[in-house]
Amino acid sequence: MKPAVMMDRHADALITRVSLVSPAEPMFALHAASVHFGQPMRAVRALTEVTLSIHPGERVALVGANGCGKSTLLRLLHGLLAPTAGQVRSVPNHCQAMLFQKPHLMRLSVQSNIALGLWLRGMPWGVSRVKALEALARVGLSALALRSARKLSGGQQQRVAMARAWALQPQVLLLDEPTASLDPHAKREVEALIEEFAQSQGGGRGMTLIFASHNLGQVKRLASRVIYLEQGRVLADLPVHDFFSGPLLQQQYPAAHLFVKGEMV
Ligand SMILES: Nc1ncnc2c1ncn2[C@@H]1O[C@H](COP(=O)(O)OP(=O)(O)OP(=O)(O)O)[C@@H](O)[C@H]1O
Repeated sequence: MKPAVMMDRHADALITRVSLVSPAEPMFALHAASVHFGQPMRAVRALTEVTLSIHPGERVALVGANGCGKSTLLRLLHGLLAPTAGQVRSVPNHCQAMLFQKPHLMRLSVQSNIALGLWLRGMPWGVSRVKALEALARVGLSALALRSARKLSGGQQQRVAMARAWALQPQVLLLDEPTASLDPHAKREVEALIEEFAQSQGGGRGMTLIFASHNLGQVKRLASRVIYLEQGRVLADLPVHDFFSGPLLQQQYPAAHLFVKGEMV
């Protein structure tokens, strides 16, 4: 069987293939990229003139208050949105997967949900189902392979979504608040999987991980770099250690410092 249609734009393991540039280039390079929604006169400015580069193997956390543009930036990086102005470039021949806060699973078995992502890329159905089982074993859900995916708990569904991404072996994993709706136990399980995933993929350099989170503990645990957004603009872009160094942030990035203080309360 060959895929007749491309995967839904909002599926959580959509792959984006991108055009060739030099391998020495950053994984992503944004230059004055803006995203505005709606009519020009009354547009919502979700992102305004964002310029940044993300290199292979980096683990980037996007933080900021509700509505500051984190999801929009992730969707822009994943190719789900085009910039209204400016440029977004990305590396050659890599594949990437995105996970959302609420996984988009089909009314199919767990195994078929994972196999579908592979089949849509052209893998024969029988092979896709075998690969799906391997991916399920990686996330410790082999026993649930034949269960209906939509009937699983939130934490289990997120692990299925992780397995679906895992099966694709992406070099870039984008996550939009992947543990936001989970209880502490499920949160820890999914975080551990993200960590394992990040270390095991990416051809020895580790995976490029880009995630939005309101959980600063999680940011400390998973990120190497933190990008702080406010009203669609990048106001701080620092190594994780510097971001959580109180005096430095307070002196040089007062807005980010106030945000961190507020979140820590
Ligand atoms: N499809 C859309 N149409 C119109 N406005 C949108 C759309 N998507 C996002 N926005 C607006 O763009 C701004 C940024 O939204 P975005 O979802 O990127 O923020 P966020 O930082 O991810 O928020 P949260 O932390 O609540 O998830 C918000 O004002 C939002 O209302």
